[in-house]
Amino acid sequence: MALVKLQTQWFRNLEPEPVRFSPSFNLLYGANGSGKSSVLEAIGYLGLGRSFRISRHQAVVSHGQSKLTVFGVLDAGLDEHAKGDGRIEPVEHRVGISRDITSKETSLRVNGEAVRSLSSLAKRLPVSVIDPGVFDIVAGGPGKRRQFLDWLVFHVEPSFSSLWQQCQRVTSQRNQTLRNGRIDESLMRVWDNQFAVLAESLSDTRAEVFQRFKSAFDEVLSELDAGWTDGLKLEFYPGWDRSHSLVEVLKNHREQERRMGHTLYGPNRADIRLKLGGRPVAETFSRGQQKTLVILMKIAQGKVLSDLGKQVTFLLDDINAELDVRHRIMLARKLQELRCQVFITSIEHPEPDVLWTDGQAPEYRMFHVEHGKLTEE
Ligand SMILES: Nc1ncnc2c1ncn2[C@@H]1O[C@H](COP(=O)(O)OP(=O)(O)OP(=O)(O)O)[C@@H](O)[C@H]1O
Repeated sequence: MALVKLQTQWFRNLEPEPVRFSPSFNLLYGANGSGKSSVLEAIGYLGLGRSFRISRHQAVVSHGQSKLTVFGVLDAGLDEHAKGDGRIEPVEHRVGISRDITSKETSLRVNGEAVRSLSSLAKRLPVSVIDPGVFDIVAGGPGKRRQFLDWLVFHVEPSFSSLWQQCQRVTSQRNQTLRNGRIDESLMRVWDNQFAVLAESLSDTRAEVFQRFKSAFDEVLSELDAGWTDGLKLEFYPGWDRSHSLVEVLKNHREQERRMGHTLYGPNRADIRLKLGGRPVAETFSRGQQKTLVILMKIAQGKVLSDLGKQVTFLLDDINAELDVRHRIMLARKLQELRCQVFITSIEHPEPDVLWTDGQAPEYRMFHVEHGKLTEE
């Protein structure tokens, strides 16, 4: 789906007037501190339930206020084609999120009705952020890559979130028992059996989606035809050696886990391993190559969802500093091909023709951002 209307209240410095966006490209420009990233952050808030810039909700609420609201209208657009069960979905969905920092309560609404689970909102607006921090997916620890994969798994299979939550709960109960030091072996076996059932199922789902992702990635890579990616290997590591049952692995490493005080094998240790000539790419690739690789991985995610008739909303925050013109053009074209919705921020007045030199410009809207207010040009 595409976000065609946004309205915020007490969200950083943003003005409360509603803004209408294009379901295709939206270019936002303005001086430092004008509010460009805050607009993207507000859109991200609807699709992720939190800020992609900071973990404290408090920082996002306008100074002196205690509650923020973000409201959006989503255009079902492409998603209509994905329906095969005869149900008629409304053409537009209205989604809203409010966060009260005093009571720490979050309320969510979809089409006028209160909903409890964030996934009801998130599944309608797959938001993918490309900002300077995104390169951690390659350079950072496995947690970042797990998050990257799980975002896709959730959008392919929304029921994944409940499986993931159950698995998290059992993992933290196991961790508590391990931290206690005195382990009751019979109790531990009960945890292990429960944990293994959830873990195997979760890993099967991840592995299946990873295969789709890998095919899409290989396709994107072959179109790019860049020598430096030759021999690049992406592998899914489920978190333990799956030629053995997880129960067996846990039993064999009981002493090690007891010493460390937490679960060392299972989906909580999963990773996407990125290697070239047997070495992690974070050790081999230049920063520019790592950035391009992450972008290609993000495009591949977009492709997997686009093949399922789901439209991704890409938030490209401040990427001019990160990518050269050639790569910016490549990215813009790919996103256009996939019919994604795109928001791009820049400090300078954008020159959209630079991105589409062959005259194949998509529909776009351009906004000037000043003191938290968006004015369409
Ligand atoms: N909680 C808040 N309440 C009110 N204003 C805030 C809050 N948090 C940040 N601001 C202000 O909001 C403005 C917008 O910040 P934002 O990061 O969106 O700007 P930007 O246009 O993306 O800037 P840059 O080009 O420097 O990245 C800044 O002036 C900032 O000081």
